[in-house]
Amino acid sequence: MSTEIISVTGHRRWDSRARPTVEVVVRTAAGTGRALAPAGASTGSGEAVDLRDGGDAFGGHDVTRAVAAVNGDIAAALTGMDVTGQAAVDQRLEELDGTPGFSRIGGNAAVATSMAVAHAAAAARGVPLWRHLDPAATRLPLPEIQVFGGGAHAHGRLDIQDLLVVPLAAGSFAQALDWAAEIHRSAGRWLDERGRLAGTADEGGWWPAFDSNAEALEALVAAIEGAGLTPGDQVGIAIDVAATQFGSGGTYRLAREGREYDRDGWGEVLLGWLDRFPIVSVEDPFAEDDPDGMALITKAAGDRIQIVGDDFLVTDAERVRAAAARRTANTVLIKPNQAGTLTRARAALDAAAESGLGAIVSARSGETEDVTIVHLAVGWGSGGFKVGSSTRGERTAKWNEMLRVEEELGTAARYAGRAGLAP
Ligand SMILES: C=C(OP(=O)(O)O)C(=O)O
Ligand SMILES: [Mg+2]
Repeated sequence: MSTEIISVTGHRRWDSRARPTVEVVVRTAAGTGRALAPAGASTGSGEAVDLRDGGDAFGGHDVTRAVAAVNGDIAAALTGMDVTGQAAVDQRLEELDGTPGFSRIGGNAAVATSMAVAHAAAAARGVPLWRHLDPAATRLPLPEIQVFGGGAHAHGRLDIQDLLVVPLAAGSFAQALDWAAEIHRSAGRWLDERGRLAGTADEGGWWPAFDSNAEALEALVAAIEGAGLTPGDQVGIAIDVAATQFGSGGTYRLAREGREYDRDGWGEVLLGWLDRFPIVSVEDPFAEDDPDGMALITKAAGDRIQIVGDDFLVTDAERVRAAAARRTANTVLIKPNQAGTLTRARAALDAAAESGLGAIVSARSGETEDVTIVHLAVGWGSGGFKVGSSTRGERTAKWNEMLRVEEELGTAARYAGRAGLAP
């Protein structure tokens, strides 16, 4: 049966922050694909730009223009193309848009279309997307799972944005999730007993009333121990500092702690945490405009822990190559909607592999039930997978899909564990 595109339709749906988002359905005679665009809150300035309506509806976050772009220009340009030619489809999207960041047709419209095309190709072959991407894939990535949310995901209640656990010594992805869920529960108890539980943050981690970032790290260690696990040996800590949110021009202003640091001073704070806590991964420790800061910490600690570029690298192959050359990170976070198409996201991941950098496929803070990133992490063989916590369905959608992949692989499944970490 034919894998030529018969129709591309755009639809207005909802994301986990109660904002409209774009769903795209791509139909061929051989199979149909469907995907939803996620959305970030702490975005890097180099990301593909979502097309939003402006005006008052949902604070200017409505997507009727992006949906119209799918039903109009995108459908006209892609109808008749072959869904098995992902690169050609993505190239057509780039040509149609004509801007570096998809500002005309919308990064949200572009990424949902690109992902839906991949799903349609997999459906046409009658295999799950991960198997379509790599029939020989057997590795399940090492997850980092949020326990406390802060920064832009919890109204600045904590300066740093994510505190996550990394189940290094679990025997399978299923056991990694068991551990993460126990730690999450234990952390909730810890907060509750101290009157510090303020709710749930955007990615399902607790929204805590901490007085300082170090206190949050102490609480996470206590929560790991409270779950009967050993911090460091069994479970490491990852943090996403998301420093672009509170730093620029080499100055870092921590509103919660009421302190200000220059680049070197902030570096000392971070290196002090690395000495005190079993941290195995630090994301965006310095702001996106501060490659000197990123170089400073990569030099000091990049041979023993992951230094991850998110806002700093925005899933861009050129930036990944530059980071490798300058040693400003040793790992790239891969978010397809930062790139705008799967081909561009894949190019960033390939650039990382060619330059000896690690890669972590990541969810966004605004998510849906879409599970494409699970399939990308397995089918593209990323070492890591960053995902939110067990209290929210758009996050457990990813947990449960990864469990389905692990079960389908059966005895062939290999959980990456500590080997999923760079370096
Ligand atoms: C997932 C993240 O948050 P957002 O989607 O808001 O960028 C992140 O910063 O890594
Ligand atoms: Mg980040």
